[in-house]
Amino acid sequence: MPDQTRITVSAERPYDVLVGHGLLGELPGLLGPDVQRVALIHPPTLIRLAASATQVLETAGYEVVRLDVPDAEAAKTATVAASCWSVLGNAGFTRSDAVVGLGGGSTTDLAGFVAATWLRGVRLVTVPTSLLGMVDAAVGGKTGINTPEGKNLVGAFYEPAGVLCDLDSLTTLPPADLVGGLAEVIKCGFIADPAILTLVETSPDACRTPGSPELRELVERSVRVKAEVVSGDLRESTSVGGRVGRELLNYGHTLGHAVERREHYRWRHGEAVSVGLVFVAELARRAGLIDDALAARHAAVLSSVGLPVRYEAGAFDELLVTMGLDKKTRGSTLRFVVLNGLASAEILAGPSEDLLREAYATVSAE
Ligand SMILES: NC(=O)c1ccc[n+]([C@@H]2O[C@H](COP(=O)([O-])OP(=O)(O)OC[C@H]3O[C@@H](n4cnc5c(N)ncnc54)[C@H](O)[C@@H]3O)[C@@H](O)[C@H]2O)c1
Ligand SMILES: O=C(O)C(=O)C[C@@H](O)[C@H](O)[C@H](O)COP(=O)(O)O
Ligand SMILES: [Zn+2]
Repeated sequence: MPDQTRITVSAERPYDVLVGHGLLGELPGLLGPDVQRVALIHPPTLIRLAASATQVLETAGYEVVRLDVPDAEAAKTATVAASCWSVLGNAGFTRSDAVVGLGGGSTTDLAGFVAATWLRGVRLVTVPTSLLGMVDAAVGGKTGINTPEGKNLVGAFYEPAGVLCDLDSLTTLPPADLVGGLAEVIKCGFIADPAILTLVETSPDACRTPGSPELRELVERSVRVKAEVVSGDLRESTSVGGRVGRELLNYGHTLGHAVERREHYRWRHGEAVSVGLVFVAELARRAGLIDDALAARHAAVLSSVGLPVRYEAGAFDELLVTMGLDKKTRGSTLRFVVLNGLASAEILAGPSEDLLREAYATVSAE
């Protein structure tokens, strides 16, 4: 029996997230017996892991069609999605077939979107291989691609049938990508589980070490945060019973996504989110919602693991325009998820441009 923790997400259809070591053999169990063929979508960097997954699936009796898609953010385009649809069409994929997305968050976002749209929805299992994929992207049913106008502007809420987080795959992940994933982990610490922050603050090196018990604990805690939030609000309502619902998980992303787009996705998602977290903490401090210490804790913990906390001084006007297309925006009103205390959030709607500029000045570097 492999060493695994099972975390259940109970949104529209309950499914399990398995976290542990040596889990690839669990993939057929997540796909289930009714599936006949599997489209295995993966990036070129993971050819060997994809070959192992293919072997596991073929041994279990599935026919496997492999789709090697462009790496990283280059996978999240309408052109790549259309090329996947074309492969599925030519192979005659029906509703008894399934999609497996194996890779980082970019790959699982694309694979999820392909699964959600092919025949209006076929079974999907995600196998995240990056830290960010495990703690965030592959869990919770947000799927999508980018358009030239912005990040994740086309997509669907579409839940996987299961998620397989094999921590062994993190041993080949480039260290900078592991650090990028820590931005979403630290986000979970600020919005819901401060024990995450304490763990990172006391053991920053162990938290960056694949195979360490500390990293496993961070993965499990973050998946629990995500599972709890999406179970209460899969489709991201504006508020749930007067409280912030799924939008909570967008903490730091309003500016973060704008930075990513401005950098043409050469910055990692987690790096851009890191700057976005420091910015929005400063916004909350200036709005009188959090104290100096909580705001300063953001930059301190993020920079302690090597994440960026500053961005270009002259970029504000361009970033402000891009933030207008953020999914939390309503009409011309920008809306930010802000803390009003540790692990307690609210929405700050329509802050003045002056306030935004002042907060940006704190995170900007010449
Ligand atoms: N759907 C969601 O809820 C959600 C949540 C957070 C982020 N995201 C999205 O996820 C994406 C970022 O994900 P990411 O940080 O995983 O980036 P990524 O998918 O671009 O992967 C980063 C790099 O790591 C490589 N890689 C991944 N796993 C590897 C492994 N085990 N060994 C060697 N190389 C490996 C990839 O090939 C890529 O080059 C962004 O597009 C972001 O918008 C989505
Ligand atoms: O799951 C969510 O909800 C999130 O907001 C998680 C984010 O970390 C993630 O980057 C998500 O893809 C952002 O979604 P978007 O709706 O702002 O595109
Ligand atoms: Zn994110």
